[in-house]
Amino acid sequence: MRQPLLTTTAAYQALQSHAADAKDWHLRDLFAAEPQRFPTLTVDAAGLFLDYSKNRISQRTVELLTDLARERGVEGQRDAMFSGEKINLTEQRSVLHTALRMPRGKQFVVDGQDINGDVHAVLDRIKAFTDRVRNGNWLGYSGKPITDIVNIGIGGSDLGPKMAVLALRSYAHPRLKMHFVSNVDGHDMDAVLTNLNQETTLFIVASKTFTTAETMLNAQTARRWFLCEGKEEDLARHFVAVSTNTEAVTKFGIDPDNMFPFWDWVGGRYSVWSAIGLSVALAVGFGYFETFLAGAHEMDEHFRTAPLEQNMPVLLALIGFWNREFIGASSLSIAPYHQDLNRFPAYLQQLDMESNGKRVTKGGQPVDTATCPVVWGECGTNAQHAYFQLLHQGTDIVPIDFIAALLPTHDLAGHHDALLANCFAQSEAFMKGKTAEEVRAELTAQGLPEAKIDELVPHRTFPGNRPSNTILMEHLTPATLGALIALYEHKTFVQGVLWDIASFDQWGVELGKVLAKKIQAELEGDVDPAAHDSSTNGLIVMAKGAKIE
Ligand SMILES: O=P(O)(O)OC[C@H]1O[C@](O)(CO)[C@@H](O)[C@@H]1O
Repeated sequence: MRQPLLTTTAAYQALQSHAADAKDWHLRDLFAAEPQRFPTLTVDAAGLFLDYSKNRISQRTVELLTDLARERGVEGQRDAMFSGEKINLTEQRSVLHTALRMPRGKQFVVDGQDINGDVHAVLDRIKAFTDRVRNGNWLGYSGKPITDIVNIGIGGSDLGPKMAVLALRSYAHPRLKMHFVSNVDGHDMDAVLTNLNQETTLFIVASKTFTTAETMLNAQTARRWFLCEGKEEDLARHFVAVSTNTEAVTKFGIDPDNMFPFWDWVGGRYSVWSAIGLSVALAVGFGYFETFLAGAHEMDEHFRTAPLEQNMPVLLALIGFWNREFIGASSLSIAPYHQDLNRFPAYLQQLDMESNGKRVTKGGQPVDTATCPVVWGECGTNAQHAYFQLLHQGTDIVPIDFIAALLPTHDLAGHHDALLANCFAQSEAFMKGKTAEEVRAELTAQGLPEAKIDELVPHRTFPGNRPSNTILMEHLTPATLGALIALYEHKTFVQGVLWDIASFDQWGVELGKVLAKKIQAELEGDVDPAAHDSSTNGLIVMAKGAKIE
């Protein structure tokens, strides 16, 4: 159904006039006036806890935002996604990453195909294969067990598995070292291959399409490197593939028996739950991989059934929408206070920005409001010593998602309280700030002369009133990681519905790919390029010149 432009809807207009009233609110005052703000503006689901009280909102704001969600049809579109309707309109595909984490035996037929059966048949193959590699029964060509696994993939075929393997580091197999090569830059492959031995290395070539230029080049390089020691007939023990494209995998020389399939109804950035997660299952074992899927499924069930007002992904989406539309925040910073979630901000960049970085509606009209903010971030406390200065005192409002585990997975004394203290202190500081009066009183107590105090006060004042969410879990486990990823997947989905944009395609990455092919031919050939603009021509000439010198 064609949606009206956002600003023309009654719910958006109600939010606009509410936002005008809310313009001068300060979080400090909201907290002072509402002692019950924390219990009111928090929610639990699937082992996660979300505190969204440190946003410039009232309960009325939440009501108006949920009105908008209803008016935009979030519930109907959510149900359409779960039931396998072809909601990816520009590619005429279903969007069924949620089916990848459905328990066995939940009959689910789409277009006459038993999807649950297909998913679990591949999971069974993943179990058999990962058990063999982990037990040391899958041997390399010289009879030694595998020690190193290299996942070759990019975008969704890299970011999810790499992030999850790092996040679940404390569950990892002691013999297996995991490596990830994604970049077409040979330095990436070079850095990994330098320390590896052909006899004990297993490559996973992970690509939904099996046509992605970077992955194909890296896979060819890995194959050449392998054949420096191994023989053609040994390739099957050292190369497996994950793809939807059997024909291209076979053409590459990988035995279809060593291919783990998935389906076109799984978007690349939503594919860590599919066989693309093979490296995760190898690292942590199939049992924990299943728990990872179960954690995500628990979040799916919550998202599918909880009323919008108590629905964690919906609330996270609505708060983000409010900050983007009415607080004017053009970026969102992700701050995991957990070193093992180091790659989570990079993972979310693709999830959110490749999904919702769009400027036309599903019907093809230009949108009439801002859409996806720029997503970026870094682990706390490192981020505090790098760019938090700007977040506290800069001219832009940058909302922050703090993510932390209440308990660590290490037993090093003294660290975890220090970590959590910093996490909570930062969200408090962003919320409260420090007034000129407070700064003046502090400096006066230090006995500074009046003139010095006047000079320092503006520099040492913090405006505060900077919004943040805090997401907590007890431990970072396969289940809570699964739930956390699913939380952000559904948040992204809901925001796409609010903006009425096509969240499941990514046409914006195509133009650069086409131009790169052309320029690569020019760099490799001996024709001087003249067909580009003067800058691009000049850069190509410089690169060719450097090769000759
Ligand atoms: O898995 P593939 O087909 O190699 O694609 C890798 C990535 O490339 C993209 O298509 C973008 O170019 C992503 O959406 C995808 O995750």
